[in-house]
Amino acid sequence: MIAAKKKFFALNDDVKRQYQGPAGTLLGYIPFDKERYNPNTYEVHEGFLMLSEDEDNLPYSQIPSLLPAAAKAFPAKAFPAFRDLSSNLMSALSVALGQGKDYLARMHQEFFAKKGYSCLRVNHFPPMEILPPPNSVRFGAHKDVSTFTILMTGDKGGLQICNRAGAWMDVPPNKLLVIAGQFLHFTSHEKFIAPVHRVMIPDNADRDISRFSIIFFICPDAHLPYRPACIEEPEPCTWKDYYSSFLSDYLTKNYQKKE
Ligand SMILES: O=C(O)CCC(=O)C(=O)O
Ligand SMILES: [Fe+2]
Repeated sequence: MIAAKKKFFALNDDVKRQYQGPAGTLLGYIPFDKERYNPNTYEVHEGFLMLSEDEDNLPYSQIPSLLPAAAKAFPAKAFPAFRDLSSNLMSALSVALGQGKDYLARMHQEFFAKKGYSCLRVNHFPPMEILPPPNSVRFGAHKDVSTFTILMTGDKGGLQICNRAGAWMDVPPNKLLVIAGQFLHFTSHEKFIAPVHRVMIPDNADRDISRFSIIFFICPDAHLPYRPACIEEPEPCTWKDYYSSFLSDYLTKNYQKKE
């Protein structure tokens, strides 16, 4: 898989850009200048995002012809494995919340039907051959909008998670992490906290080496309220509406509009 990812991300910029999904979404190829979590910070990442409905049918159809067989087979293998793991996690989390085992699964019917917004994302952080501008990061600080996120860090460090005391903690390489997203944060009444996380540019030799990560975002049924009705909310909205506002806040073009 790593070889396949390298091969895709090594293509020329204008070739990769052909694999972008529709405007205003993060589908398909995510170029370096598409996403920014802080208007004052440069972010040095590119990525590729596939919806769970793409599991059986890779979108942006020419991609497979560019990639080795391992990459073509990856989504079909990865989605079911992540779905099984997610199903077990949902049961355990439901019980931890004092609910029946299927409490969270019932909020993720689209996910189990291979529909909705759950997705698989691969991030590539290139070697920093020239010194990046001051204030640069590999991925800006943010919380995920998912229910939870399964993150494979790859074999390079750089990912940091902010703990409850507000201190940044380094995540060691070669880890599989489960991070609560904002839907679980609110649905659990903050029993599970969605942490702020970011990827820093290493200050050692790892700065000159690519970092790859694989991330699976498990998202709730789109029509569900983003926060339970009992939490004070100026304008109640569905998870889908919340996700749209997240995209409009963080896609770089919107910063440019606001600046
Ligand atoms: O690539 C990483 O390690 C983290 C990326 C991330 O937080 C995200 O894609 O939401
Ligand atoms: Fe994230």
